Amino acid sequence: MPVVVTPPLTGTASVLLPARPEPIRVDPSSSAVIVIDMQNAYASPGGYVDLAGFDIGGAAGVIGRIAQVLDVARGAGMPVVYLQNGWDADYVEAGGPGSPNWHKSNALKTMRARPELKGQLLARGGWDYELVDALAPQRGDIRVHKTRYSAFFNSQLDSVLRARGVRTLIFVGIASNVCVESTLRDAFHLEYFSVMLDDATHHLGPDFVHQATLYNVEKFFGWVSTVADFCGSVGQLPQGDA
Ligand SMILES: C/C(=C/NC(N)=O)C(=O)O
Repeated sequence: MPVVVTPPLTGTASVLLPARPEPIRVDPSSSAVIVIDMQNAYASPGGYVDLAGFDIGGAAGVIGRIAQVLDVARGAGMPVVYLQNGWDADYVEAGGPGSPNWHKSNALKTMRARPELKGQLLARGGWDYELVDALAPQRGDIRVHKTRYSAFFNSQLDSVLRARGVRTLIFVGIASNVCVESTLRDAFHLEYFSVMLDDATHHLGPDFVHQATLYNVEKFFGWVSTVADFCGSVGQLPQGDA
């Protein structure tokens, strides 16, 4: 078992990120921060998951901690990739009754139960779909649209990352147990090295689902670190004026 994990393409301008189960080398030129679905739908009162009855109490803290991560990443020249989950305004991309998504999506179910919300949840062009104001993308950041839980599925994410030589992904966002974990699992199968920042993610459902995700990531799919450790290590790299 190696004491330190060094992904390929790690150059000399790398730092050692404390992580479980082992520290991992992070090089800003072959890494990217993957911001999963920090939209009003998932993080704002009155958004989809709030209306669907999930507890979004932890979202405000997560927004602040993600902002810290993004500042440090941009300063070190590490790409920031925002994912946005949702569909066209007519919900064609959501699929009809022939798609499991139609049956399992709590957004679609909430709109069927409350027809006055039809067209409002996760529809491109609407407030619910938009990223939260506090995490507005900055110049050079990348936005990728996705229509299912895994950000790799039927999206441009893999091409965007490969074109930039990215091999290591730093995961933040909501929900740890749904879209973060789905994407991170696919990343493993696509040969990316993934690090999930525990306190920059938030779950949907009881606390044990977050713990289960942390266990899965640490044991099977990647590495787990924290915002303080990310900022403390990557923040030591020469910071540009990004
Ligand atoms: C349940 C759910 C999770 N999304 C996410 N971003 O983790 C959804 O989109 O309905």
